[in-house]
Amino acid sequence: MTHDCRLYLITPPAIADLDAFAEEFAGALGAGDVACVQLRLKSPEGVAASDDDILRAAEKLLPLARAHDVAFLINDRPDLALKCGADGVHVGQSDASCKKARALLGEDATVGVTCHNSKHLALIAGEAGADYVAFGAFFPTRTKEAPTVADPALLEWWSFATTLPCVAIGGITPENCGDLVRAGADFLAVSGAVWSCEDGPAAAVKAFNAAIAAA
Ligand SMILES: Cc1ncc(COP(=O)(O)OP(=O)(O)O)c(N)n1
Ligand SMILES: Cc1nc(C(=O)O)sc1CCOP(=O)(O)O
Ligand SMILES: [Mg+2]
Repeated sequence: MTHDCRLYLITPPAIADLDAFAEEFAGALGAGDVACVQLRLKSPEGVAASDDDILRAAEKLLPLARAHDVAFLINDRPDLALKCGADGVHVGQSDASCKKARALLGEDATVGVTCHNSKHLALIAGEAGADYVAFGAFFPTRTKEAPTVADPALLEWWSFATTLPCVAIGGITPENCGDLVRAGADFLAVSGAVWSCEDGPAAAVKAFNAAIAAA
């Protein structure tokens, strides 16, 4: 039997119609088990949306996440997470440090840290008080110019060596996620395979839940 693994949704890089997206979003969260959502409005080249757009999206989506008992995190920006009352923040190696994010948001907040394909970065993040470490990219992705490629063996090693939860990210689909679940990923972070699913995001969430359960 494999350990528990849960879905971690990342919003599409851009949201053209917030009202229409909110409906899709609520449908996705209602379709099955989703542990967490990260509001990430950023182009594949790394250009982030304005603070106003991020806060407007958070104002609309955060209550929906709360209604479904799903944690709501903001990408990159502890200051915006504080401003909108999010449950936490995900920071990368070029963003605010984990310690700064923790100092701003407090002990109860969730702080996740990008660790690429590096045990060393993950151990440092753990020491700094991260609630989870994220490894990637496991598969090719169009959502971001991912700087590193990660191997499932890293998840195996991490899960064997530590108790800190790990997130797998990058090009994950219901079809390719089995190896990551079996290797020990605690969460699968997914954007494209959910929001661009032909059958719609709710069907994608169901397909991920089924694939995780079957792994
Ligand atoms: C869960 C999760 N893992 C990794 C990332 C990537 O963060 P980062 O390296 O800071 O890159 P951007 O997302 O900011 O482009 C993430 N956002 N979420
Ligand atoms: C935001 C992000 N970070 C990555 C990393 O490797 O750190 S890969 C990635 C994109 C995730 O979206 P999708 O599920 O569409 O591939
Ligand atoms: Mg970042």
